[in-house]
Amino acid sequence: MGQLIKVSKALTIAGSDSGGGAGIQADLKTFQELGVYGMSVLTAVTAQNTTGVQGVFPVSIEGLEAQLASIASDLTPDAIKTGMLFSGEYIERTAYMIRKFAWENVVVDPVMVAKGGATLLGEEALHAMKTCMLQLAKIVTPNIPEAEALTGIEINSPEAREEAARVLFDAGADHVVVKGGHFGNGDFVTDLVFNGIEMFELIEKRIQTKNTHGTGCTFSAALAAELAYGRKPESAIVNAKKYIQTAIEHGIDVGSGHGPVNHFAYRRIAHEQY
Ligand SMILES: Nc1ncnc2c1ncn2[C@@H]1O[C@H](COP(=O)(O)OP(=O)(O)O)[C@@H](O)[C@H]1O
Ligand SMILES: Cc1ncc(COP(=O)(O)OP(=O)(O)O)c(N)n1
Repeated sequence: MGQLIKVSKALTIAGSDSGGGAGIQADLKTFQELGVYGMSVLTAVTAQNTTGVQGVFPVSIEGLEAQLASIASDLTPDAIKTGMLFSGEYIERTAYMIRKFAWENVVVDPVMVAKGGATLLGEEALHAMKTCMLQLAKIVTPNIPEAEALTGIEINSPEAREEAARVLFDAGADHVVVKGGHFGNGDFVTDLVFNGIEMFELIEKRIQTKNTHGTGCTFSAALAAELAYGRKPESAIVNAKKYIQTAIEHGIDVGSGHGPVNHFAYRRIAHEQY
């Protein structure tokens, strides 16, 4: 007789990237690589590749709710990440259902714009993000433009980034990570973490590469996987950072534009295959 193994379960609520580098695809690859059972609720389908986003096609609100209800009736997630939520209405419905099902360990990646410049969240959705989603976040992970949009603070100095982190914490997020991929272009990349008590930076070598498609999705999915295991947010943040750094460092040659990160690098390194 086969043996059944208990596993941690993580859910991504996000958009599909047909090119496989970001969105749901990046999230599920990351969950799998980190040994967590992955589930997905789609908000929208994007026609996308490494050169950009060619189209965005939302799933209906009924479709969104039906997927969430199916998960809730059978497969309680140990952690969740939200990515591209498409519009204010989708954010409100998603937040309502997360509350209704009392799901915990929510990582909110407030995806707004793809690196190529395509809009993935309407401007009208900012209000819903600030009033419905931030309060659910065990960890919120804005990049610099997202932190600026959410706080109204122009982030042109380390002090301004700290102020933005405080504003996001005061808005209801338990832990704030303001990512540093878009912050300067020196030899190092620094992510700022604030948990309401301590403010600290995670500093890593900046990898000179154009293959950074899906970095934000992958990082937040790794955070959700870590929380699903029951890790404390601070440990989850440190471990997820190692995962994304390794994935960028061992980039893969796929597509002619901004290629994806290497989701299997972390596992291969662990098994001394690089
Ligand atoms: N060139 C790079 N070298 C090393 N780490 C990077 C690089 N670009 C982004 N990162 C890291 O990847 C994660 C995602 O960051 P960022 O690119 O700012 O987010 P997004 O993809 O949402 O725009 C962060 O931990 C950031 O520090
Ligand atoms: C479907 C979908 N969701 C999110 C993104 C944004 O991905 P992110 O990791 O924040 O960064 P880039 O891929 O834009 O580099 C996306 N592109 N598609």
